[in-house]
Amino acid sequence: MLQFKDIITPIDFIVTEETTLKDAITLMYKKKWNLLPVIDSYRYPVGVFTRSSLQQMVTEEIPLTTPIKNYIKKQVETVRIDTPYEKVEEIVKESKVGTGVVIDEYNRVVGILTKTDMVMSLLQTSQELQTIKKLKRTLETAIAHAFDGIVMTDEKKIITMVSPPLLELFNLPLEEVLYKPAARVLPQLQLENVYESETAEVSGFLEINGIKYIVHRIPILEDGRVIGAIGKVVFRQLNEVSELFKKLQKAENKANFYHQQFQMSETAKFTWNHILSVEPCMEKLKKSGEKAAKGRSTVLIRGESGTGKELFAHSIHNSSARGTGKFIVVNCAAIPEELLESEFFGYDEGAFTGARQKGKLGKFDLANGGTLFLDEIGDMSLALQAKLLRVLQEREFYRVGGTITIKVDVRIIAATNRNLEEMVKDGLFREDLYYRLNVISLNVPPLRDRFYDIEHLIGQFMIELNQILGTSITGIEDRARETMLDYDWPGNVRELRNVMERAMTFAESGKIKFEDLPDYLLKQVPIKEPDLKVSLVENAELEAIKKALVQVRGNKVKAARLLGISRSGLYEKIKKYKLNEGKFS
Ligand SMILES: Nc1ncnc2c1ncn2[C@@H]1O[C@H](COP(=O)(O)OP(=O)(O)OP(=O)(O)O)[C@@H](O)[C@H]1O
Repeated sequence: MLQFKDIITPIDFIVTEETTLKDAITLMYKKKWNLLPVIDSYRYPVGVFTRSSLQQMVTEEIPLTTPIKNYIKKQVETVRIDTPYEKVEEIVKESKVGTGVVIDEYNRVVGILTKTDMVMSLLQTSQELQTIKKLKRTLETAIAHAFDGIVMTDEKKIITMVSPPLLELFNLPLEEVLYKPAARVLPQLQLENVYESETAEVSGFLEINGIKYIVHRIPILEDGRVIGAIGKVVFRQLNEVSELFKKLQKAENKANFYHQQFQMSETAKFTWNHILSVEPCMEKLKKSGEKAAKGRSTVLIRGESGTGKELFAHSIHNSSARGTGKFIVVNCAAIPEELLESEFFGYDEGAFTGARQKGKLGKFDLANGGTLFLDEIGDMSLALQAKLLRVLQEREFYRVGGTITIKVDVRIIAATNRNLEEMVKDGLFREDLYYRLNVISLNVPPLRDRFYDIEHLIGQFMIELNQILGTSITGIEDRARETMLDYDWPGNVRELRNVMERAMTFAESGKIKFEDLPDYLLKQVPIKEPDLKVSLVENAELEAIKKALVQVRGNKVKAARLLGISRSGLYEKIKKYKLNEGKFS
């Protein structure tokens, strides 16, 4: 910081009342000063000898050897040496005289201050400022392009700079972070630690949205005092530094997964909390499922492939009274026809001749006291349908080749993506079994009809997959997001999860880009509607949207179809016009 004493012109000569006109002229000429401060024997100021004093003496043809005492101006404009710089700037600006006499704290003359001194100092300051500005720009550019997240705070622990990757990691907009207290907006970094410890430190592993990171906290010291701190958040490298580490992590995750699968193959893994959703229709369905779980009735879960039917079956079992019992899954489509019967009912020792003599328990035996989940029930043969119906009615069965009846207490949950009614009509599914199964029916809607779920699932899968894949994906770019929102998702949630896994593996930056999505999805890119800016047009548009929503009772998918616009287009407009959707349903 510039000080007043640095800019004054010090005095290295003495001019008193006895100084002669000749010496005064010589000094003024040599120093190129307009004014000479005149002092007494204590160096106190007694006046100033100015150019006009000089001019007067010359005009009056005063001899050169005459002392200047009678021509001195007694009025002296003085400035104290310890005046703050900004104050001096003010004084100089307002003063009518060109030069001031500078005195020390004992009133002794120590120098003069000319307007030139002031201008020169300002010039110097501005040059320094330019250099600082340049430095600041360089620093900002470096921070903006830093791979890691960087944040800087000042002596009051206020954030003065923050890098985009850090904002991305914590999903915070710049305006909510810059010039805000670090402890409030980024408490997890604990930057305040170094203000007390005054030493740099590195945190242990922290985690956000499945992304592991560590924080370097570095104090900025000046004259032994902490005047700020720098936080460096390392997250990308953690997973990328070593491919080997990543591979190992993946292998470990897979091993864990299979181990869990192995351990849990006869228990239901999922509960209602695993069914991620924000759509009211899904919440309602989950509530119905919870109610159904309390009873004993057979539950039939309908819905397209990948909509989460199995998740519902798990959750029903888990929240039922038999939740601690076994949960046995049979995929009716996956078992060869000739094995289905023995898979279901087992066989007694000696039932078959040949190698397998020992006998085998069937799924009904295994599920006794628990739940049997019959997936893809629509794929079961008519012969087996008859046998299943018997178990459902009598609660007993015969082993293959057996003659004694075995009593069981099994709850059946069945699922299918096929149109059972059509199958009944075509004679492919027994009507009596259909009614027996269809006591409580839950219809899981396809993902394309659960618009808000798509967005929700993107976010949730991102968190989960970051952990599984060891990636650090922090978001999804608008164009990619819109493409996903407009896609039809024939494979539903399963497909969405696969697309996310693929995109996150391919994404090179911290965000999923349009190009990271699979080609077949990109081909579905919606044609963007032009932005309608004219208010008249907007009014008409708003009216049309309202009408459409009323007509289809708030069903946004149908409304978008009716209006001939994309779903994300409608979604945006609902947001834009702040429409209360609840009003239409
Ligand atoms: N709401 C959801 N939240 C989280 N994950 C879901 C959800 N719905 C489905 N999934 C996931 O999608 C995948 C498919 O789900 P699930 O197997 O339950 O579907 P399904 O309807 O039984 O499919 P299929 O008819 O093909 O057997 C699973 O990995 C499941 O965990």
